Amino acid sequence: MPKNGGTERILFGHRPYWWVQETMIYPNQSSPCLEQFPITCETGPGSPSGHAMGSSCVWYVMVTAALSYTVRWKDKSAVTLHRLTWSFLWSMFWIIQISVCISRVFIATHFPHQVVLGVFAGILVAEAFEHTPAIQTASLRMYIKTNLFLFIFALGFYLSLKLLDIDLLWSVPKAKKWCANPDWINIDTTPFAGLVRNLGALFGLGLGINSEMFITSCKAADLKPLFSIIVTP
Ligand SMILES: O=P(O)(O)OC[C@H]1O[C@@H](O)[C@H](O)[C@@H](O)[C@@H]1O
Repeated sequence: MPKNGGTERILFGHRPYWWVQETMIYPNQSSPCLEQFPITCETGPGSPSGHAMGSSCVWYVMVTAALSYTVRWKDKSAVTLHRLTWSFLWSMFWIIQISVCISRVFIATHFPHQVVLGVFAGILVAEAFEHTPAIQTASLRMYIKTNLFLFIFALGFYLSLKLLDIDLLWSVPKAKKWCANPDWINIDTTPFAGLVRNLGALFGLGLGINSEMFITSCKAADLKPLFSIIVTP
């Protein structure tokens, strides 16, 4: 088994801009030339797309929450309005997702299946959040404990695999090797930077949910908690 054969399955997915340089499927160096852009050289694994996942997750929460608000309108004209709103919001949702997906594929940082997977993974995460009331009612202390657990688990997992000579950061050297311009390598895109940013977002959610401003705005407007977090300035 090649050295990275296992890790590519744990944190998996080649990105087109390096895959096309390394694959053996094109005979006699006839591999296509993929143009790179200043935002092409992401250093993490490609599957699923983080941008597609983040975008579909946030927009899914906003659209479903807005629709659950309009569904309370009872009279007949309101039903028509609700249908129009439904069509408009879901059309916007898919236009945004398709635009994100096409742009990620266009800049050669993703294969099509990776962005499609990202969109559906984002919707799944949003559904899981909406159907797990504990996420929306947990105390700040619980959020801090969860953050610590996730950080220690990720670090422990990384170090344990390192001892077994499996490198979870296998994608970083590939990005450095095949990026057309070293200035386009952004260290913020490494898996550990992403982990710290995501833990920061989770901590921010805990802070927000437990803030006085959130509690009063959520009650006053009778909004779904997650939607309220997004619209509260
Ligand atoms: O997988 P993509 O679409 O290239 O997105 C990668 C990005 O995904 C985000 O979720 C991470 O927070 C970033 O650190 C990372 O750069």
